Amino acid sequence: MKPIIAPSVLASDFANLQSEVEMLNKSQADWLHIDIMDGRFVPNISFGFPVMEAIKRHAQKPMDVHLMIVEPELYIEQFRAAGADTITVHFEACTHLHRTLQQIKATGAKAGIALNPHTSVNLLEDVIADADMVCLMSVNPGFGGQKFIQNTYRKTEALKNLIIQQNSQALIEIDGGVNQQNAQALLEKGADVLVAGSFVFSAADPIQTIADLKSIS
Ligand SMILES: O=C(CO)[C@@H](O)[C@H](O)COP(=O)(O)O
Repeated sequence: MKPIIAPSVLASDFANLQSEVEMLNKSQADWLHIDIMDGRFVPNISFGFPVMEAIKRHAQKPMDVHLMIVEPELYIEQFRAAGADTITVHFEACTHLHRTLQQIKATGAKAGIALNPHTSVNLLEDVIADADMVCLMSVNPGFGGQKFIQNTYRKTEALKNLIIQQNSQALIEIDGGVNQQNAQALLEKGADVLVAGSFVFSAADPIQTIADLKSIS
């Protein structure tokens, strides 16, 4: 199975956002990964609704929105209205995760759960059936360009086993430090979606780099 490739727009040139999105339209990217950071859940602030809406006006592919924010339940409908096709909330940020997943689905978006590197996949046992996707953070969230955490291989395998055990349809997304060196092993462990930011946008030829990631199976 070919992976779903989701370049992270966080690593793009914001001064040329329209041409970056047009480049992604032309490429073999499947989704656009959109990182929302609030300066509270993570020690960084990225961008919000106006920028998301501007991306949406030019994007010809689904928007995969990763909310690194506290109290995400306050903004789900607004993110959907701004163009999100998948909305992923952090396990660590949700007091009522089951309810928040239902809230996301009620908007018509797919519902994802993100786990920080320290959060065990075993904690998903009672909620995996309600998720369309689980995003394993392979760096501590908040910044692009960080080093891939090796324990992600073990977590990917454990999550895949849980998904099989529970007959769940959830996709496994890996986010952070993904590149040509670790992509193959991640897919072998069970990953379905690869998010890549700096690896794509700092490449001399991003379109070719996306094609190279897409060709791994
Ligand atoms: O959510 C995040 C960071 O918090 C990621 O989506 C990064 O933006 C991925 O960037 P690279 O690690 O691939 O540069």
